Order: sequence, then C-alpha cells, then structure tokens
Amino acid sequence: MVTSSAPSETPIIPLSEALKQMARVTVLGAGAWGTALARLALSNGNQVQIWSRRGPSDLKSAVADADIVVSAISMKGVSALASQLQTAALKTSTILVTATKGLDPETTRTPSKIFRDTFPDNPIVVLSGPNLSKEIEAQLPAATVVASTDVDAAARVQQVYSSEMFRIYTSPDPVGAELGGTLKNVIAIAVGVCDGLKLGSNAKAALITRAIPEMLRVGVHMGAQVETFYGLSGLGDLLATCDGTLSRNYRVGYGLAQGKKLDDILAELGSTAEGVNTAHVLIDMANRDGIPVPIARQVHRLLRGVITPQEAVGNLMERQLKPEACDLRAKN
Ligand SMILES: NC(=O)C1=CN([C@@H]2O[C@H](COP(=O)(O)OP(=O)(O)OC[C@H]3O[C@@H](n4cnc5c(N)ncnc54)[C@H](O)[C@@H]3O)[C@@H](O)[C@H]2O)C=CC1
Ligand SMILES: O=C(CO)COP(=O)(O)O
Repeated sequence: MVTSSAPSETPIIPLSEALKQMARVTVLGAGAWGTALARLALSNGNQVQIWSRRGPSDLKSAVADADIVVSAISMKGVSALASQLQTAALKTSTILVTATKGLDPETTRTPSKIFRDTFPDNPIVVLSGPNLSKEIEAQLPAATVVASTDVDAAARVQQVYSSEMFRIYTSPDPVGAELGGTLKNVIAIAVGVCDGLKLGSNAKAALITRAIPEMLRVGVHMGAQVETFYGLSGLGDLLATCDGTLSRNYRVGYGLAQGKKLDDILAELGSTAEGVNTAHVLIDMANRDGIPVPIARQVHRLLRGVITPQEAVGNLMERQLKPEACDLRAKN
C-alpha cells in the first residue's frame, strides 16, 4: 500500500483516503510533459482539463475554478503566460505548480520566481525530478519532488499526484529543485557529445561527477540549498537525462558529435530541448557574476559553432590542474 507524507512522527494516510480529496486540476501546455501530467492527475480521480495556446478553450475559463494550475510549457513562453494568467484574474487560493526546466533569457529568473513575482499571494510549487515523459506515459514507476516554501501546498500537490506508479517527496527548496532539473539539461548535452564521440565509460563518469560541483556553484549563487542537488531533482534527474536517447538534450549533444547542425537536430527532435537556451542564459550569468562553469562554457561554445566537439573535450582535459575538493566558491 502506498502512503502519503514523510516524517515518522506524522500520521500515515492510506492512499485510498488521500484520493478522496480530489482536486480540480488545469494543466497548461499540451506537449509531452503537460499531457503526461494531465494523465497522472486524471488517473488519480481528479477533475482535469488541459489548456494549450492552440487549443479551443480560453485561458480565463480554463483556470477559473481550478484548485491547482500546473504550468508545463516551454521556458520561452513562461513569462508571457504569467502575464496572461494575471489578466485571467487567478484566485489567490489556487496553487500554481511549475514543471518547466529553464531560465528566462531576459531576467535569468527561474519559472517559480516569475510566478512568485507575478502572483505574490498564491502558493507556488515546483514539480521536478527524473521524469522522462515517455517512461511515465508507459506507466513505468518513477519518483519526483514537489518543492515549496508553503508546506501545505506541497503536501496537497503530493497527495493529488501520488500513486502506486508515481512516488512523490516534498521539499522546502523550490529554487534548488528547479535548478537541478534546469542545469542538468546543459550537462546532458555534454554527455551526449561524450557518447557520440565514443569516449567511453571513464570519460562519461568523470563528466557527470564533475558536473555536480558546477551545478552546486550556480545553485548556491542563486539561493538553492546544497543538499537538494543530491536528491531526485538534482543527481536523480542528472542520471536519468544523461542515460541516453530518451533525453532530447542528450540527443542534441549526440547529434553535434556526429557533425550534424544544431538547427537540423532541433528540427528532427520536433520538441523542446531546454538545455540550448539554458546554456546561453547560464553563460551570461556566469560571465556577469564570475561563476566558474567549465563544462557549460564548452557546451555553449559548441552550440554557437565556435569550437568542434573534439576541441571542447581538449579544452576540458587541458585546464589547469587542481585538487578535486569541491569548493563552492572556486574561481576556476
Ligand atoms: N518531456 C519530458 O520528459 C519532461 C519535460 N519537462 C519540461 O517541461 C517543459 C515542456 O516540455 P515538453 O512538454 O516535453 O515540450 P514539448 O515541446 O513537447 O511541448 C512544449 C509545450 O509548450 C507550449 N509552448 C511553447 N511555447 C509557448 C508559448 N510561448 N506560450 C504558451 N505555450 C507554449 C507548446 O505549445 C507545447 O504545448 C520543458 O521545460 C521541459 O524541460 C520536465 C520534465 C519531463
Ligand atoms: O527533464 C527531463 C527528464 O526528467 C526530460 O529531459 P529532456 O528534456 O532532455 O528530454
């Protein structure tokens, strides 16, 4: 039997009881992830509707009665969507869940920060973890994190989404949870290059491991908690996304290593690979604030066509020698 809730001193609620408290859920975005999140909520007995910018329903009526609004659109649309939602006069009791993994190109804000700035009175929850949508749609077991500074809102989303096939943990660190999911996309591009060049298991292990201090440096700089990066939304998502061809970001790197053009790879994918935009935003931030991100920097140069995949590998291998110890304030 699946149970909700976490610490041992809190009462354990049988899932069947939790499901009686069904919610009205509106999912924004009918792409791969929005569709999967709508299905998960529906199969738990919730009342679900899905809104998409090209669909027939208007946003205002789609969110009017919602207890929970889940935003699962690409990063490029989040800022405009938040403004549209403001016009739609969202109720302040509505829980806003963001499932997007990206950074705003104009402001470097995460989606939860955009929603927080636009809706200061609404509970904001981040949903993030190792959740390749194809596996979720195939009803394979998965786990994720719902993170919020509002403990009750996180618990409510946990209850609405938890099932025998989708295990949900709460966290008090929304920024850490969404940054883990966002930053690993850039690393997945690097790992795709590594595999595409057939550099072997040693190189891949080194790349993934060295990515962790890099992600931590950015995370700490942006106000995230270190331990979050060692959980499902950090290390967990990094491993899932770097595992192979189910990840679109990995496929971007793999294609580049095969000599394909970025535009052709993206056209072939036909869906979102957030790591491309994230690399640009991240490097702007790293340059501005002096954050060392050596792997992301090589990915960025490769995406811009300034270096070849082989040169990216050489540039990483030939950096100045140093101790391994992970200094979060390292200068190189
Ligand atoms: N597919 C997956 O396995 C997972 C995806 N995510 C994240 O979810 C987000 C969406 O990804 P997918 O659904 O896979 O991508 P997708 O490419 O399948 O769908 C993107 C969706 O965003 C909408 N959209 C794009 N620009 C928009 C705009 N300007 N205004 C309104 N809507 C807009 C599209 O109409 C579409 O519904 C990304 O940030 C991704 O990193 C997170 C976890 C898993
Ligand atoms: O975030 C994801 C899995 O957790 C999806 O990864 P991709 O966007 O690389 O397909």
